[in-house]
Amino acid sequence: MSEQTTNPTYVLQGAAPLGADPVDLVLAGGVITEVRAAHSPVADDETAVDATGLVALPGLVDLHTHLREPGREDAETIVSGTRAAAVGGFTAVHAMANTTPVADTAGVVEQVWRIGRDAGWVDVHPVGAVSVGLEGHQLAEIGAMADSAARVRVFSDDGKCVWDPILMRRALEYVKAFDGVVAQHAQEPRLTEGAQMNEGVVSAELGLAGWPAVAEEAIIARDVLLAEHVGSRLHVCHLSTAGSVEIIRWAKGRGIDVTAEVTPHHLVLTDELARDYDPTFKVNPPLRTAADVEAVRQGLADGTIDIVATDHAPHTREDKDCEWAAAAFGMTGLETALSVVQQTMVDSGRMTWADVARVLSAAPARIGRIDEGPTAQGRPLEVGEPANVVLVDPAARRVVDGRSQATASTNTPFHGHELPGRVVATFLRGRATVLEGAPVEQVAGVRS
Ligand SMILES: NC(=O)N[C@@H](CC(=O)O)C(=O)O
Ligand SMILES: [Zn+2]
Ligand SMILES: [Zn+2]
Repeated sequence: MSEQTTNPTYVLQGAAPLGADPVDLVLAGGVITEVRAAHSPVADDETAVDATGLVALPGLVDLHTHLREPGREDAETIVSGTRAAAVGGFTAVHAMANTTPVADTAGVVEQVWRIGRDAGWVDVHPVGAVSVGLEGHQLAEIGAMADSAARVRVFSDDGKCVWDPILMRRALEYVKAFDGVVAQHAQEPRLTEGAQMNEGVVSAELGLAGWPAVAEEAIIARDVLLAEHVGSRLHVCHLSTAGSVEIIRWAKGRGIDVTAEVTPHHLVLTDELARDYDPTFKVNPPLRTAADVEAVRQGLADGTIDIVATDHAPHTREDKDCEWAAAAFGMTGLETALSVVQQTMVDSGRMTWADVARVLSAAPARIGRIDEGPTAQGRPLEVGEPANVVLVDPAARRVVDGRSQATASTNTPFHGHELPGRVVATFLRGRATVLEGAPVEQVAGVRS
């Protein structure tokens, strides 16, 4: 059954696109068909959704999600992770390659893509590994993944750094052929051996092995120069230090084709949180200092940092509820990302809702090259465009409860925090995946 015949025509009444004046947005046949004056009469065959006071944004796009399937379905599955994404306002995610087996072949990326499509919560775009098994020795079958049904355009060994400069150079050269991008997890391995948290005053006091900012910055500096030399496209994952922002600023000024992301947690949390030895706050790259937080906020506001990406990294209780040194790195983020961006960037007056649409939708879609064709994402909220829409209540406040989220894991760093904003509804090509803040359970196999 096609969506076009089963979906109601939705009229989002009184929605404020990007925070501008309210209108009625009409979604039919998978696209935005009409923009009417706010609170116009609704026809009998149309379904009204009261969007008074709500901001309408294009469906959010995450360039950096760990869905854990195949291999660690005890932490997350493609179904649970993509349901969590929809609840967070996303209509597309890029699924990182550090699964078991690693997504380093056409077979694995096609499997992930197909399961995501059949689940129907969001579009799943698999990221392909750069190297076989993420081992950093031999290039993975990049071309076959690009040519597969999954049409992979983003390649990353995330979780590990592509340390070997020759391998990095070859990967950058290879992806040029199809306008792909290499997304680097910038971490000099020798400088971070045994590291447990940010290297600084707090790590010295706690006696934990530190992770110096230079371990991130040295790789970013090398890679922007490599990208310049090769004339290829580089993306920097989860940038976290003031120095990294400076290097990206310099590289962009020089015309190097580099983009960068920051996570919600690096926009607000600091290494002071390590003092309680609660492994919820153990993450890669580590939480940094207040000065770094200020620098990444500034970098995001001035466009040096292109996007916010969640780095949603679910882990089982077994892997997190243990002593700090033994715990896994990573925190969840899909269901809190928009709220954290609202709190740190919008409510603080540094960004508008139009900026939010850019950093959480248009720019990540463009970097992933998913902004064109029948499943285009990150498009403007205009007539004729795919009806990927999220309705947000910016006036709502909620206390995050890590035990009652849609993700299968509980390692949110925001448990017990009061955050602004609430996702009220999400539409994927005109089909409601979330209504009244709750996921809309759907018939298996419904797809767009
Ligand atoms: N961010 C993390 O701390 N962990 C990620 C890997 C990664 O993003 O580097 C994971 O896969 O758990
Ligand atoms: Zn990483
Ligand atoms: Zn990651």
